[in-house]
Amino acid sequence: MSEPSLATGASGENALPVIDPVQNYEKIRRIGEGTYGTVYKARDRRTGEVVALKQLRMERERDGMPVTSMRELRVLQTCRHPSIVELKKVVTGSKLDSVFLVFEYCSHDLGRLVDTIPRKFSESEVKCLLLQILEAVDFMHARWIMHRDLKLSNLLLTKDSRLKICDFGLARYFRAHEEAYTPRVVTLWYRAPEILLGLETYTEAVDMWSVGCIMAELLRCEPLFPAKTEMQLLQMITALIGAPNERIWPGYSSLPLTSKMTLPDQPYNLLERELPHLSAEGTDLLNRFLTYDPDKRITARQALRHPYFRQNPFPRPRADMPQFPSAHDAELHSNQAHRRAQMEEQEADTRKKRRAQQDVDSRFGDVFGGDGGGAFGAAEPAVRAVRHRH
Ligand SMILES: Nc1ncnc2c1ncn2[C@@H]1O[C@H](COP(=O)(O)OP(=O)(O)OP(=O)(O)O)[C@@H](O)[C@H]1O
Repeated sequence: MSEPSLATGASGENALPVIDPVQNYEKIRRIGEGTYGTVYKARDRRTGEVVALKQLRMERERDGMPVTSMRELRVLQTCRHPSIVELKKVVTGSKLDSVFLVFEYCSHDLGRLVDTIPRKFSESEVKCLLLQILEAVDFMHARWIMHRDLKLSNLLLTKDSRLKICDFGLARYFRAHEEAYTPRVVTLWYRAPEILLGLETYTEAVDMWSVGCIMAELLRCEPLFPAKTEMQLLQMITALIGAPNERIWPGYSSLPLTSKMTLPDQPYNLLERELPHLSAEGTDLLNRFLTYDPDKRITARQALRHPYFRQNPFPRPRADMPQFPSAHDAELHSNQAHRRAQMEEQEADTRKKRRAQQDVDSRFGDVFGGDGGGAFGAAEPAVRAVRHRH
């Protein structure tokens, strides 16, 4: 196995030191379990610094590091931003048979936080969080990276209310409408309609739909579309914002799965009724995130300039955000927490099966090629020109 070279950038520029053994870290406890690994809170024995250690799953360690983990590494090397979780190091187990990513530690993930806080976020708090999400998403999209798994539990919060996007296990570079990507991305509740309807040439607009679901979830403190199946999700979306049609979404009727789905004949947009306390500007922004046609959906750059953020109540400054007890320590008993855990578990199961297949496929194909085989080629430019849609 050759882990050290795997973590090194193609040009050597962003090389991460991988010589550190994991014995230098004392595990405090497990804080997360996902598709791609187990996450621990840990302490650096030499400096006392508290970090998050993500142990990568190495089911087939004889074959080296799985391409799905390499994706996460490559994109994290490119994405240095205050609202994106910082990858500090890559460390190895004693026999070089396991690999750990060392991240800065964040005391909450927003999924657990909304399931445990005793009150809803105020609108100015939501604005503070939403602006940080949009800045990070704009940063990624300007570098032609789509995250493809934005959801509350992938949004971390530090003690000083800095929001950090994490989990780049599904992220990849994109080219506008040029390539077909895997259709099974984004956790169900946050999945855009074009993915549900089988469009494989989707774009970074899928992230913007997820941001809309996140905005509504932060305001309501409950998920907007807590569906159990794709069909149920499409029905929930239709019930809330009306059924799609060729007029509002040109090309809708020729999407691969449109003819296979029977959607309710519901012509009304009921967002205003669902969020009666949201201002007209807030409802407008949410509608622009939850726009069926991905080409008309608002971009992160446009959303950052939306009047909603310049209107009373103004975004709360980070320094004035309330302190919450760490959501990682909280006991999760509510129905909502249970539903979220069930959904995440179901999603993780599907992804584990898919990941095993991807890792097998990649060994028979081009490791840096299509979506199944790993996303980040050595020749991939770190930064490309800002897209025309911005
Ligand atoms: N830097 C961190 N600080 C604190 N907690 C973290 C950190 N990174 C991850 N976590 C916790 O671990 C959980 C899982 O992490 P992550 O999403 O990176 O793993 P994953 O295996 O890729 O998960 P998924 O199945 O969602 O793809 C997060 O939801 C969060 O609760």
